[in-house]
Amino acid sequence: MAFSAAVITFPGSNCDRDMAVAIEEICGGTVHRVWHGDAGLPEGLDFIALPGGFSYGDYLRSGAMAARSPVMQAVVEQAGRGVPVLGVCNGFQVLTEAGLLPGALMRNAGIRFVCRDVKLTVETSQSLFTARYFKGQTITIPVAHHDGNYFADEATLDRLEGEGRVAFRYAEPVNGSQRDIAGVLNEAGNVLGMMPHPERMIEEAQGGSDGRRLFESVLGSLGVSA
Ligand SMILES: NC(=O)CC[C@H](N)C(=O)O
Repeated sequence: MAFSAAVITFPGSNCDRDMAVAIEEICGGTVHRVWHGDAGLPEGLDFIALPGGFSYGDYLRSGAMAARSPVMQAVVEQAGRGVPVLGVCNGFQVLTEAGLLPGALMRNAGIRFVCRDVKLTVETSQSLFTARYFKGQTITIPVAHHDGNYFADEATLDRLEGEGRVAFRYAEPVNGSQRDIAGVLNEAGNVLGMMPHPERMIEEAQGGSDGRRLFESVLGSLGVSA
């Protein structure tokens, strides 16, 4: 069976096309473009991606309104069944607002929008999203956000660290995130939220290809043919 993925578009998403192209090029198969207002998702998905952008203009809190979109009920359901769900940037914000990931993304500590390549440390290779990286590997991936300051209480942070659920950490401070956390996994390990944009680093023309392995990891973990 060929790989089947869905990329959700919210009003204000602007990285949905890049995400779909990255999945198509790296994983092959079919990428369904799904509107946030749809009540359901296509059958038999192998992968769901929530892209970056400014859903609902980031009003209220980034991702807060998108998290209440009709399609999110189906996303929560599929996540509960173990389907891999990736949220990048605004997608990460939506996942925290939907309760699929712990913590919150607050305004950057410097109040500024940060848009540049950053170095990340891969904190675990024991996840379906990071299996093709090495633990401790330094990779370069771009960020572009004003609300990327990851916050969770100390007990939650300790738990995330203890359970190997910090997937990526900034190699240097970027936005004030607690413990420089750039990406976290849910308890079951099938939901990843991250502020950096792996879909913007998949070929040399973009300045590097360190993001490819994330999509290759997802594909490899499913054992489906492209
Ligand atoms: N690139 C993005 O997804 C931006 C995310 C979000 N709207 C922010 O600026 O924090």
